[in-house]
Amino acid sequence: MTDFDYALDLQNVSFSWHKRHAPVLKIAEWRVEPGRRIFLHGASGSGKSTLLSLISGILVPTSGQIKILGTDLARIGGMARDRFRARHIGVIFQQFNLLPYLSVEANIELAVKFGHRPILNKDSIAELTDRLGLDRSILKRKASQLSVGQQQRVAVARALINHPELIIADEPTSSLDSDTRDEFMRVLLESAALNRTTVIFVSHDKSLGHYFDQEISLHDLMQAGETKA
Ligand SMILES: Nc1ncnc2c1ncn2[C@@H]1O[C@H](COP(=O)(O)OP(=O)(O)OP(=O)(O)O)[C@@H](O)[C@H]1O
Repeated sequence: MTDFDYALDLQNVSFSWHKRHAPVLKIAEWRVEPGRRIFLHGASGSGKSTLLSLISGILVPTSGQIKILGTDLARIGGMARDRFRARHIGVIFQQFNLLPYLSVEANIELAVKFGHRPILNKDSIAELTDRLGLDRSILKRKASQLSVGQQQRVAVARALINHPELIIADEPTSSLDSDTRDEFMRVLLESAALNRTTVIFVSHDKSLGHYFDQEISLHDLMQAGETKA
């Protein structure tokens, strides 16, 4: 990976779902320094998930440039983008997306396998789950047998196991009550801080904003874009 000053660097980005439709996203410039923790909020349908898909290279912009950790994801092929995501980006979704029929350990090992970081072994999985407050006996249980609170910790473990430089979280707290939600935020952000991981966290719940270095609405991000463009 090349050296980079910004974990995220978006320049003149626009994205439309269909060629003849108006863009759902237009951002003239958005730069995020490594290690920053950003809280992004916005109305339903405003394009937050679309933006996260662009940042993680699941989508590529219709025009403009997105550099993630110094790499322009549109310039590398689809398979290379998948590899890049597995190695450098930890993704946590609302539903946690664990494979229900696999054990907790196998769910995490899958992320290790796709990340191609052979230095990691079962000890590092156990150490990480310890740190996240999960009993080691849970590693052998099927993901489908876990409580929601346990699933969220496993999802954090899976996102962190490859020591990603960037974490992207899309409404990960929406199914949690307020106690487990605060615990989730603590576990996620403390673990991210250990590796100076950049965090981009999307939620409707503005009360979470105080956990972050910066709060920004997608609307403001796009307005700033308009005045700069
Ligand atoms: N696969 C798709 N094909 C076409 N249009 C889509 C697709 N996915 C999303 N959209 C549209 O793009 C716009 C932005 O959707 P997106 O899911 O990014 O919003 P959001 O801010 O994440 O919403 P929410 O907070 O409700 O999850 C919406 O108008 C949506 O209908």
